[in-house]
Amino acid sequence: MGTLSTHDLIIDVPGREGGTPLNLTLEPGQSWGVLGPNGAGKTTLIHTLAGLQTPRSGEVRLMGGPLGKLRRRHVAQRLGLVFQDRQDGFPASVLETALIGRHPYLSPWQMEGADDYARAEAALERLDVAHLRDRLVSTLSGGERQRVAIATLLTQAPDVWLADEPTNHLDLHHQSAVMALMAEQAAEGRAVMMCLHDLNLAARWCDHVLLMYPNGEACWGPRETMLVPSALESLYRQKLAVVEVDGAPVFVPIKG
Ligand SMILES: Nc1ncnc2c1ncn2[C@@H]1O[C@H](COP(=O)(O)OP(=O)(O)OP(=O)(O)O)[C@@H](O)[C@H]1O
Repeated sequence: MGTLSTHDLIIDVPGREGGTPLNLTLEPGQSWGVLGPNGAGKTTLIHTLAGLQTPRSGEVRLMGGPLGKLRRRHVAQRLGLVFQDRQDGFPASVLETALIGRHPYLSPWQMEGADDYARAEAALERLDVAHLRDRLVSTLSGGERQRVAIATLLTQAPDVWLADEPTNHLDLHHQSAVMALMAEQAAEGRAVMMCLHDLNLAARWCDHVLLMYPNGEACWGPRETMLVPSALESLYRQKLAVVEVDGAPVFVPIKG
């Protein structure tokens, strides 16, 4: 039984007919990269896997149970999501925001305890935003906000990590640190899936890849079988050169 699995899943992209039914399983220990051009349906897929969007057909199962029938609290203790875009609607400090990650474990009106604070503070430290703990999230830079969102997921500590472009807004050092964190979570037995626009991050840090095409077709499998230059060139309609650095392929767009 996989942690999260899809069964003949067709995601509900408006105006799209059909597509490849997705039958894939995120096993504990795996780190998946979802790649595809703009509009291919990556965000729609991640939201569907999180139970925030209803599939057009097929099913998502979490720990073997149909996601649509599970209680949200049960889901939130096992599955977490970093959104691509966030609206921080009400004023909250960085620490208060990270503590939201503990809400699935607290009963209504129960206050966070010392252990919850310790987890949130350790997560802020790990994401290099501890010095911002008392700042309002609305005052942060884009990259700082992104790191707070990932710290909130780390505080939640679910078995399944879903992230929609987790390296958005991040500088090179923090991109690398966040990808290392994702890989570490997988190595510790969690299942990770993230949408990425940077092929090279996927090539270096993911062990499985799902390629999504704008017409709904998709293919997936171990990284080595998916990151084939000719397939990527047709996916992105972009000529690529490939070099190898540190044992991983590096894809470079060619002019013209
Ligand atoms: N509410 C909506 N009404 C109409 N079309 C929508 C709606 N929501 C999404 N779409 C369309 O569905 C398609 C898939 O969107 P999605 O955000 O999943 O793509 P994506 O692969 O994540 O794209 P990107 O790489 O640009 O983030 C897009 O063409 C988008 O315009």
